[in-house]
Amino acid sequence: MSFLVVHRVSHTYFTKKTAITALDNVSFSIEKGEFVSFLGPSGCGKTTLLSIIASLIRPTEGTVMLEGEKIHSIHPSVGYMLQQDYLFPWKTIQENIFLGLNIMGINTQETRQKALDLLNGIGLKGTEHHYPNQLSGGMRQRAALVRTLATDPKMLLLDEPFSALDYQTKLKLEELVWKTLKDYEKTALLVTHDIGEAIAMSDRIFLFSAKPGRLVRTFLIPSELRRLSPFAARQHPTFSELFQFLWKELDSLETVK
Ligand SMILES: Nc1ncnc2c1ncn2[C@@H]1O[C@H](COP(=O)(O)OP(=O)(O)OP(=O)(O)O)[C@@H](O)[C@H]1O
Repeated sequence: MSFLVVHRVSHTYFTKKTAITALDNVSFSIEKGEFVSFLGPSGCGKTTLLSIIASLIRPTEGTVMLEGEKIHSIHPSVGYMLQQDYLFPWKTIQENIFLGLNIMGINTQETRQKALDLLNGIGLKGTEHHYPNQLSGGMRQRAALVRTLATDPKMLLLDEPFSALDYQTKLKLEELVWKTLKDYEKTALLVTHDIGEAIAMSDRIFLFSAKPGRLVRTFLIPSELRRLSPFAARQHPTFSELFQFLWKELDSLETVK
């Protein structure tokens, strides 16, 4: 049994004037512990798909199954991390990361300590009583990661979490997130526009076409890259070969009308 199964999912947004088919008959399955990236032209439905998996929106057609059970509503096993950190500015970092524990009713001495250990492990020791505006963008995204992991979700949905960061911070954070997710054996789905990021972080890459959004191809990253951390993977000769290949694939999808 696969960890996540997306079966014949289609989604149409109905507005007053028109209907937009964001996703058309998308099916795939993902195994526990896999890291999968969604790549595709703008508007191909990547965020819509992530929102459906997170149960933030209900698909027009199709089903999503997590560990063999149909998902109907927001699931405690699913954590979401976005481009913006959405930390509450009036709460300290510690209060922000304990928030999810309160909401889920699991705010115990043990879960609080685990969250603080995670905060220390991710290089934010000493920031517990700071407010978000006292931290850099990269530090705030790390705090957002800790807040997401604090409730111990089995799967993380990452919607362009590094895209607002400067290049160096982005590379460092890719490394940190990848290592943290591997250490904690989390399954992850990443939406990104960055081909290099997808190759460096993923086990598989799903390529989507736009208008309507369809899953057109899936790529298994060669094992010699999968074994390496994102930074090391970027130095490997296979990385640039794969980059060029995916660049052409993506370009052909963007130019097809
Ligand atoms: N709330 C909405 N109402 C109407 N149309 C929407 C809504 N949200 C998304 N869409 C449309 O659905 C399609 C898919 O959007 P979505 O944001 O999922 O794509 P995406 O691949 O994540 O885009 P990007 O890469 O630009 O972030 C687009 O044509 C978009 O305009």
